[in-house]
Amino acid sequence: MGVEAKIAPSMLSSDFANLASEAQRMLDCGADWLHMDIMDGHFVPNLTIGAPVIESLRKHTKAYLDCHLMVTNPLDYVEPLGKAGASGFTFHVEVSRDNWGELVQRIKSKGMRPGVSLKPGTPIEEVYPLVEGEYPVEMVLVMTVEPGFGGQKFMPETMDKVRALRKKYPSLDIEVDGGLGPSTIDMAASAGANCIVAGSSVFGAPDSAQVISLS
Ligand SMILES: O=C(CO)[C@H](O)[C@H](O)COP(=O)(O)O
Repeated sequence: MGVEAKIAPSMLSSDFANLASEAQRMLDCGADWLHMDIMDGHFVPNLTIGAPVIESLRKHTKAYLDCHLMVTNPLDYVEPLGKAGASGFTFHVEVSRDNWGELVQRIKSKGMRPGVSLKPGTPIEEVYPLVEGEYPVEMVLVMTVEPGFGGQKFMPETMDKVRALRKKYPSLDIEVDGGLGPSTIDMAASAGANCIVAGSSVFGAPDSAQVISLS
């Protein structure tokens, strides 16, 4: 791979009953960040974790907790997640078209790093104002599967968005999420992604460290 990328194992694929030890195992294997999928059962048809779990995990690790908010009302999560010790707060552009300025300001005021994500069907142009605005996001998360579940097939057509973003913003953090593993990480990195989320390919591998070392 050309550029050195960060790897963030998606804890959605971990054994939630042993979250702290699973997180430590990933860090021991070389993970840079821990990716935390927060789903509300409304924006996506799945329900996962919220601020109480982030707070519990924070007691066990100093790692960067990269929170991806697949929720309809991200504003409601800013204060609780800030208190819980989240590091990154990435919301979806599809539910924040009218209030992203306020959202970004509040995320930053709680000491978190703002990011915006978009679904495979959302045009990339929708995030440009958030990268260039008065209160810019610091990362764009390009979903490479439909959000909601781990273990889906990578959608190569989403790479056009990564390429367009990288061309327009040479120093922006661009994260990709969904179906990333040994056969797709290179494609995403060559397109310009520098933060790779990988769930099932890392947790399902006999040697997680080997998959993590690919990024
Ligand atoms: O955001 C997600 C689902 O909405 C997950 O982070 C993502 O799908 C990772 O899982 P996998 O690598 O198994 O595809």
